[in-house]
Amino acid sequence: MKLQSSRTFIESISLDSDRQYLTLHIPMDEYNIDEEKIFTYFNESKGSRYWFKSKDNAYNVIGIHYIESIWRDKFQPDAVAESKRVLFEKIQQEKLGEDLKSKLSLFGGTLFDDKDTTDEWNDFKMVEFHLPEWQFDLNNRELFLTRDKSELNMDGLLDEVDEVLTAIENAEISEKEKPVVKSKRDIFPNEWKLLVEEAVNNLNDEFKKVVLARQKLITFESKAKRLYLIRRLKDEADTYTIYFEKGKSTFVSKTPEKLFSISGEELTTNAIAGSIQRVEDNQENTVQKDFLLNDDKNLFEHRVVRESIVSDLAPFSEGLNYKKNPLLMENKYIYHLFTPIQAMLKKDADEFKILKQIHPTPAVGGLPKNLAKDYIKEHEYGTRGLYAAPLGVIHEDKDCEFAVGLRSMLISARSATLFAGCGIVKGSDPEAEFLETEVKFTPMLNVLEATTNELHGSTNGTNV
Ligand SMILES: C=C(O[C@@H]1C=C(C(=O)O)C=C[C@H]1O)C(=O)O
Repeated sequence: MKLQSSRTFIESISLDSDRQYLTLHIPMDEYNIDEEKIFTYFNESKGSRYWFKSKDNAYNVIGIHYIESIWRDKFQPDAVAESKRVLFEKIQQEKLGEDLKSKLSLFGGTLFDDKDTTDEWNDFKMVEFHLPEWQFDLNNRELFLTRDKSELNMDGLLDEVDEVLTAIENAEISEKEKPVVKSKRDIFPNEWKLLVEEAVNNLNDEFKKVVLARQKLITFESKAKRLYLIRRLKDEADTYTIYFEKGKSTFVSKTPEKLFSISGEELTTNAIAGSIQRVEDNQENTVQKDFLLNDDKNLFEHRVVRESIVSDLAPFSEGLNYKKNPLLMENKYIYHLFTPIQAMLKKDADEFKILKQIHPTPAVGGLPKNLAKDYIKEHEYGTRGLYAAPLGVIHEDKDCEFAVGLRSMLISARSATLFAGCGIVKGSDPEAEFLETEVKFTPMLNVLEATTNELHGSTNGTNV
């Protein structure tokens, strides 16, 4: 019988009648489980599961079955902070082990903006954070199990946990079929280029930058298998993995971009802007990198992003730390200019106020921020929803980590909508920007193994 050491801890728990939930924090290093096995076992909980893996591996968390959620149609930081406080007040947390490292998390975020959502994004709210029944922390090999006390059977609880963990361990990973792509097409490609041209003409000394995104629609012959996606997302590439199921929709992102994280009183973020394609050839890549690090347009784009983040953080900070010259971020398909930024937070700064202030950074919105946001809302085709939106995990204190939902797609039964954008400044060339967005589609096309132009079955629209 496993979980022996946890059994002595559980005996000493007395239930606190003021709290609705009991959360057991359990070491699970005796079980050999991974992402695919967890998702295989909890197949029935489809529509109520997430996976969040951070870029530096600080987090690798899976949540199953949203037992309680905070959600709002408007993002008011104080109201969300209050809902979070109330939710954590309802939970009695008990550790069934020593030296446990993970923290109970809520996973979620906000939509990019409050543009009227099309049907496409109906499953998601303006703001939502979820407390799962099962939270697996795969880095520390720990589990949080949350149960409503009205449905609790303390006697059999650890046996049930053992049974579930053993069943996960033994879950048979079936061969996952690749989704057969029926059609693949750009949404309004020529109109998008005209939009870029128009934006370039509208930019001036005041309106300096706007990020314009476009979409690619992929349809499948049959339903896209979620387990296939989990396997494809499991590569070790240096990015976040965000996998968010809600109702009939799944949002997936392999973003390289952190919005910010807070640990204690220290906030860490980075400015990312300025991009160039990474190619196969090493010598050519040296030229690409050298160009990016010295190109005035990219350096300008980068500087305005950094300055804006720094000024957004100033009111919350006692001190800010960053270097003058950007560094090079090397992703699988693309290089970016980036500047790490650290801030020591004031005591009263909270994660939601900071989130509201900092999002959208000019890396995904533009500058000035409000002008750019309005421009995007009015001119861009479609709704961004969770594309370029903040998603991440929060805890009872203000520790948190948010990423920006780039290199992403929204999957519904038989189709996937992919999103990619780029910063438009004075002098931007629509064709070059079109190609840059094409590069930014690659991570999701690669997840779907749809990078080639081979299609099966009938097609419709302008296929690419
Ligand atoms: C908007 C996107 O990427 C952003 C825009 C960048 C740019 O314009 O150089 C670089 C990185 C991201 O901050 C996207 O991937 O869709």
